[in-house]
Amino acid sequence: MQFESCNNTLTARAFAPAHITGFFQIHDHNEPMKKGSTGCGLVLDGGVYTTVTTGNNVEITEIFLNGEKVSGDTSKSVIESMTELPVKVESISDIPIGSGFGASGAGALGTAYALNHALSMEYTSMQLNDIAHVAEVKNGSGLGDVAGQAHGGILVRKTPGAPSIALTDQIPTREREVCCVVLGKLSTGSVLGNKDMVKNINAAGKEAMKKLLEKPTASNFMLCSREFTMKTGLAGDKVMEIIETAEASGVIASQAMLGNAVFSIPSVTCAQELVDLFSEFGEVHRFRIRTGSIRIV
Ligand SMILES: Nc1ncnc2c1ncn2[C@@H]1O[C@H](COP(=O)(O)OP(=O)(O)OP(=O)(O)O)[C@@H](O)[C@H]1O
Ligand SMILES: CC(C)(CO)[C@@H](O)C(=O)[O-]
Repeated sequence: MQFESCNNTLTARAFAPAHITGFFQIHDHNEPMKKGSTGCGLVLDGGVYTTVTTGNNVEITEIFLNGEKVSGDTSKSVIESMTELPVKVESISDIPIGSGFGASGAGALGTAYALNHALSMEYTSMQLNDIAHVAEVKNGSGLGDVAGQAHGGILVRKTPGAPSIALTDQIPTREREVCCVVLGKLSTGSVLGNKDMVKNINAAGKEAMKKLLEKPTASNFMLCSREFTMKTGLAGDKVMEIIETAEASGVIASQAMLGNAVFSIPSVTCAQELVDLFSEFGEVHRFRIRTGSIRIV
């Protein structure tokens, strides 16, 4: 834990994990607390470290991601809902950005938890999770990532909305390895704004959830996710090629929603083979499933 107060400077740091959605269904609502997605995803041990600083030396709110200034609208919304003070946010990510790993949700959660700590604001974890969810939904940067990230593990989101409202469950799991190959970015906003896409997503997401709940295991999660990927047509040719190449080697892989990336949960014996296979297509990232939640660091 790190907490400093000197020269009127208040600072704190928090870690929030990545979340890969395997399949989902969109539930629109006028109230951001009730808007969200249902579906299932994996929480990873990689994520975003966020430091917030406020005090006399901080005159305007600014967001830095991996050292570069970004517009950071989702993190700004978090700050505006918690304080009128200007805040400097510095997020360092060990996960890809804009590629289906829920970086915006992780940044929002980290900002909320760190600010609460720095300013001794006395929010509960659930209240902070809800603040992050509302910021995500208002900015169109995510729907269900925060609910997943707040809980950890292989998280099933059975009803939509902010973490205090959404009904969730978990598929019990070891901290298994998750291998990912990242091809590039896919804008969450552009997909969620396409009505035909939304129709396909919702039909395939409903079907996937039904099948998962009939057999709630990690391998069935991968099968349901892959079927969702096929049915929605969200994957580009390269993503499809990777999924098919993995299948030819007996491994189930699927698209990280919503990103231009592929993930798989290999068995111990085939992990290296999968990494070699993925490496032919792009940068490979290796994580483990993380069963804990947000922490001040
Ligand atoms: N504190 C922050 N940390 C990380 N990213 C942030 C932060 N604040 C804002 N962002 C922005 O969030 C955007 C990434 O969010 P986006 O929804 O596009 O993808 P993602 O969250 O990485 O993946 P997905 O939502 O598809 O799972 C980037 O433009 C990044 O600048
Ligand atoms: C919409 C989404 C796939 C974007 O990452 C995610 O937030 C989710 O599962 O709701």
